[in-house]
Formats: sequence, structure tokens, C-alpha cells
Amino acid sequence: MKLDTKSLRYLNNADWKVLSAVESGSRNHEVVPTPLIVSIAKSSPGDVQRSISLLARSGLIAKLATAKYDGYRLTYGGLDYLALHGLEKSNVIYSVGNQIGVGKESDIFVVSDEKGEQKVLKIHRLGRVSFKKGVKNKRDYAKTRTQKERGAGSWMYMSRLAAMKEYAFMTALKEAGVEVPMPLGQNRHQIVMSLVDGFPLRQIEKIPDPAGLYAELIAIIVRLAHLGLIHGDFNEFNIMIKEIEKEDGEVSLLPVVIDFPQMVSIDHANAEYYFDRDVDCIKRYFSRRFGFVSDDQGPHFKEVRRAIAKDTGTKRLDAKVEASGFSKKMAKDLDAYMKEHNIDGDRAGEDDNRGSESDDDQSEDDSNNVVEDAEEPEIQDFKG
Ligand SMILES: Nc1ncnc2c1ncn2[C@@H]1O[C@H](COP(=O)(O)OP(=O)(O)OP(=O)(O)O)[C@@H](O)[C@H]1O
Repeated sequence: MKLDTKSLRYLNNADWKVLSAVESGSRNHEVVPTPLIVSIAKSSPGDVQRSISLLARSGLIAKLATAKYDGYRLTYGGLDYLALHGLEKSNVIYSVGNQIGVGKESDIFVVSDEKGEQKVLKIHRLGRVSFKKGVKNKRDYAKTRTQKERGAGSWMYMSRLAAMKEYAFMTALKEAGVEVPMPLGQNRHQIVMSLVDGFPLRQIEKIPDPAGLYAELIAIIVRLAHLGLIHGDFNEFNIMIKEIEKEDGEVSLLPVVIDFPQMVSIDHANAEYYFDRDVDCIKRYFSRRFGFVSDDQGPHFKEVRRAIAKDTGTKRLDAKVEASGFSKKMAKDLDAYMKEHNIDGDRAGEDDNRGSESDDDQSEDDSNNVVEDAEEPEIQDFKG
């Protein structure tokens, strides 16, 4: 799924109003009836129809071939435009550049602000892999879901929840002093963060001091636990390594955690399992990639828990995240969706060929996809 921004500058206020109206209507309708679009947009039917034609031609809204009445649904492209428009209006971004990453559930782009400073735009796309790969039989799914859940409302809402979760955690972690990108803005299913000048750990062949970096990564896992959290997917894909030059000219490596979709509370029923899995993942990777095996066994969850009980100085982040608007109910909805669609992190080590260059999205059979896109043109700057 590509991001084509070329129509962004051609849309006028009336078109944006109609696009927003289709989005609003999509919350309750898989296909939003045209008269409802007219009534939400509060414009004349003629004007709305003109906007509808333009939006449909640009692939931002689409007709569903099987619909029994005249109406439209929002495409991922339409949702992308609404979010980009919002980020642009709040001066978070000015132009969209190259795509630098394709995750299983997201697309990553370099964007610029008005001063030309580069940032990272992450577009959450929940639903595309699971629908396409048929992890769960689509028909079973459709049978047991309400119309709202299986319609556009589901992927849009879940992608938005994923973005809200990432933004809320990134903000709380940054404030707590954990090395994560700087969160800069969020709109719908998109977040903007600072660009980490470095490489994912999986791309790094050799490091001068594996023991030092290993200890730092384990310290991050323990530090997160003291903040009340377990990463749950702590691996070589989700850790960027930045080179820091010290005053004496020596270079040290700074790990930055970039992705935390599975973050759970240390009070989670399976907390010990997730904690051990994070530690084991780093152990296994360092042994396999750098031939480094630590002398000690690594931290044990029970001991860490005991230390946390005595640690009265560190504020837990769970409450902070909730206060930011990402509620327990939202967390539960997102968890349930991810479980149902077998979304369980990177399963590090199983696929080392993954990367920005491997876009498995393009080769998939779209016929199995509930959310099909009209077109997939090239990425372009939408301004300047
Ligand atoms: N802030 C950032 N600065 C620099 N590069 C980044 C940043 N965020 C992401 N990237 C790049 O994009 C890639 C994918 O990012 P990320 O892991 O967040 O995506 P993802 O969709 O969650 O992936 P998956 O779900 O498959 O783990 C990273 O490996 C990294 O190369």
C-alpha cells in the first residue's frame, strides 16, 4: 500500500468536508449512503457530488461493488489524507519524502517540517496482513462480527488505537528518560517522531564491545520493569543503534527503542513470560550474531519484582498513559484485535531478510483483503 500525496494540494475546503463526512459516516456504515454524506457535509447535493467524483477518482473514497445502495466508503488512502491534512494544519509536517520502512502493520516515511528538518511519519495499518494472509478465515470472522466491527470502522479504529498507544507510550517513556524517539504529533492512525540517526541493531554486523551493549539492553528491560512495563517484543528490529562521539573522540553506541506495540504492565497475568522472553531474545541474538554469551543468567523476573517493590522513587507509567487518553478499554480492544489476528510482534530471528526493501505487501493476493485500495501510485512530495 503506497502513499500518493499528489492530490493533496488539489483538494479545496468543500472536498475536505466531504471526505470528513465519509469518515464520520463510516463509523456506523460499511458503505455510507450518498444522502447521508450530503447531510453530514451540509452542502448542496450538486457540490457534494462534484467532490465525490474527485475523491473517488483520486482513490480516497470508493464504491463497493456489492453494495445494494448508492454510497461510498473511505479507503486507507482517504484516511491517510485526512491524517496528513491534520498534521499539516498543526504544522507538524510540511512535506512527505521517501518511504524508509515497511513493517507488518505500518509504513514508515521520512517527512519534513517547514524548516526542512527531517522527521519520521509512521502510518499504522492494522488489518492488512491478517486479512491478506487469511490468518483467521475471513468468512468465520464476518459471521461472528457485527457490521461495524467487520466494516471500515474496525481497521480504521484499530489503526488509530495502535497510533494512540504508541504515541502515549513514547511520550511517557521520553518523559521518564528512556531513549526513544521524540514524539512530535499524532493524528488518527499516524504519528510523527524524531528521526533516529542510526541503524536497526539487526543491520549491525560487528560491535566493538558486545558485553557493554548487552548490559545496556538488559538494563533497559529492567528499567522499563521499574516503570511498570514490559516491552514484550524487545528485539533487534525494534532497537536502533546510534553512534555518539564523546569529547575525547571515542565513539560509543546508544540504543534507542523505536517500537513498542506489545508493551504490557508488569501486573499482566503473563508478565513473567513476556519479561523472560525479552531477556532471552537479547541473549539469543547476542550469542548468534556477535558470539557473545554473558556469564550471568540475566535478571530473573521474581528478583526484579522484589526490587520494584522496594523502589519507591520511580513513578509507574501505566497511570500516566491512561491519563493521556489511551484508556484501559482502548488497550483491551486493541489487545483483543491483535490476538484475534495473530499479531504477536516480530518473532525475532525467524525472518532475517525482512527490511525496508522487502515489501511483501505488493505480492499478496488482494482478493482476500477486505480493504482494497483503488490505486497504488508512487510516493511524491506534496509540497514544494
Ligand atoms: N524514529 C525512527 N528513526 C529512524 N528510523 C526509523 C524510526 N522509526 C522507524 N524507523 C525505521 O523503520 C523500520 C520499521 O519501524 P518499526 O519497527 O517502528 O515498524 P513496524 O511496522 O512496527 O515494524 P513491525 O511491526 O514489523 O515490527 C525500522 O526498522 C527503522 O529502520
